[in-house]
Amino acid sequence: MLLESHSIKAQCCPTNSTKEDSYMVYDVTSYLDEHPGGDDVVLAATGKDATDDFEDAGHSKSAKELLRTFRVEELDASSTIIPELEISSKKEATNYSQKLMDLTKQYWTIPMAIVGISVVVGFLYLRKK
Ligand code: HEM
Repeated sequence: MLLESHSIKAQCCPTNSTKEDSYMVYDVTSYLDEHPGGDDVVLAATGKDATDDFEDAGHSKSAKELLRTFRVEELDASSTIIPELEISSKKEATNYSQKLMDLTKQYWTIPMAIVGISVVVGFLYLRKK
């Protein structure tokens, strides 16, 4: 099982009894504030296989049923890297350089205006002399 909260994902309970088979991904973002055991324990279980954490807490049958409502996808256990985490870090890198490009495009007029004003002022100053 992978618990996902915002950009963080955690692994937990396999869909069946053998841990090696596949993992379910759960988006628990909306449940963090409501969790009777507090949001900190759920967040601490993110980014890893959270199966044991969930099982060791001795959750009731209704808690397990509730968990099912947060399913978002099934992952093959052979994938060691959580795809969403890879994607989000790539996105951040792209966004950063993209933002820099946008700022450069947006604000190129400011240095140009300063140079232009300086030239005009300098020209007027020289003409006065
Ligand atoms: C999305 C996943 C989770 C769901 C839906 C969930 C749901 C619940 C629910 C409904 C309860 C109330 C008692 C019960 O019915 O069993 C509970 C209690 C508790 N949960 Fe979770 N839980 C989740 C994840 C976790 C994780 C990862 C931990 C980590 C250790 C955890 C630790 C606890 C603890 C310690 C309690 C007992 C709180 C108390 O009695 O004071 N839970 N949880």
